Amino acid sequence: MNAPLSRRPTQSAPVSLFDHPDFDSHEQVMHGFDAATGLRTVIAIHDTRLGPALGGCRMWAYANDAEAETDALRLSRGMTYKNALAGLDLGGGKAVIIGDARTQKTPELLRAFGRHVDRLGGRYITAEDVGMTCADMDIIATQTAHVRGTSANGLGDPSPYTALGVFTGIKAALAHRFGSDDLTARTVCVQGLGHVGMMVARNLHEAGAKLLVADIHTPSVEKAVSEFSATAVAADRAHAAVADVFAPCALGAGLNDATIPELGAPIVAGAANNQLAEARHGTMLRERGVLYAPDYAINAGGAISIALARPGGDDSAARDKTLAIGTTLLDIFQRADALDLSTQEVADQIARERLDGR
Ligand SMILES: NC(=O)c1ccc[n+]([C@@H]2O[C@H](COP(=O)([O-])OP(=O)(O)OC[C@H]3O[C@@H](n4cnc5c(N)ncnc54)[C@H](O)[C@@H]3O)[C@@H](O)[C@H]2O)c1
Repeated sequence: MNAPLSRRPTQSAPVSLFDHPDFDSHEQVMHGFDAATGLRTVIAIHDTRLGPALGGCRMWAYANDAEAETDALRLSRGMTYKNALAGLDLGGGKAVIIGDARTQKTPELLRAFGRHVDRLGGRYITAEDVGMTCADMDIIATQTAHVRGTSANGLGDPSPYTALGVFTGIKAALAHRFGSDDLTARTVCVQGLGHVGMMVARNLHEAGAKLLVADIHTPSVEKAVSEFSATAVAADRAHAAVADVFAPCALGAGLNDATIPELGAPIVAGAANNQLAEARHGTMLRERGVLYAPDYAINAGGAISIALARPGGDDSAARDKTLAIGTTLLDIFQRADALDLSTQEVADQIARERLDGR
């Protein structure tokens, strides 16, 4: 038997679930434990009105149980909105496993997790997220049918679909702002050249855009400079680079009180999750005349590919739905102008309308 995961290192003051600041009428929150493997998991089902709750499982070395629960509550709610806005007949859920994926993930632990997922009877469907791989999904699939992204029924890495959605979203934003989605005379600053950002940069380069690129990982910058004739900019100043589009593809909370006044582009459209540090920053962007593509709208391609994967690798449904992100964004931009609301507020509104069956 493998060593159980360590007990929680710190104990924070207990907060009742229903009083938790991130509790948002979640339908069900399950805490799962397995004595043999030391598995500690929180599975949050936010909303199943549109269908079973699909959302990845994240394995992370949370400092304590409260941090894990907070993440599960927030991420599951985000999946409800992302799936609803993407037009998927799926609700929102998320699982977290407390532990270091590099040192504490074992097949026994994954099987124990799979049994917990199975006990939910299909109300929650799990998939890959941070700290998890396709091979892990295969192990979980030995215990439950309620898993996506396995090698038998998956399209592999979701990043190319996320990148395709972001590329499509950038073109929609250009069309709305400038009346043309032609990229040949446009400059895009891509911040973060990881799985998604590098592919977005490649797509943009192939469409004729001039690229500015930034990453804290120098070899990635060198690759983009050499392969896409990109110009490197300092990672901490990418938001201020003068361009037509700023595409954040690294970390969240990059749009905040400090960066928004310094933005060098009239459009922000990128893959990063949770780009707005706070909801009010959506309004701040609008007041400054910056067109913002809401993160969960533009980066839904990966979720779509997981949801619509077909045995045999047929990805036509996933590609079609990912390309529809452009139309969704144009609708958001137009409604935001008509109602004088932030694009984030409009995206939330459209998702809620679908959830409420309106
Ligand atoms: N992979 C997907 O399909 C997917 C789907 C939806 C959303 N997202 C979001 O998109 C973003 C990128 O995802 P990914 O899978 O490409 O991640 P990744 O870890 O492969 O890439 C992130 C890149 O950002 C760089 N980076 C980190 N901090 C930086 C900084 N301060 N300045 C500049 N660069 C920095 C890293 O060096 C890395 O190259 C994340 O926010 C992720 O949550 C990804």
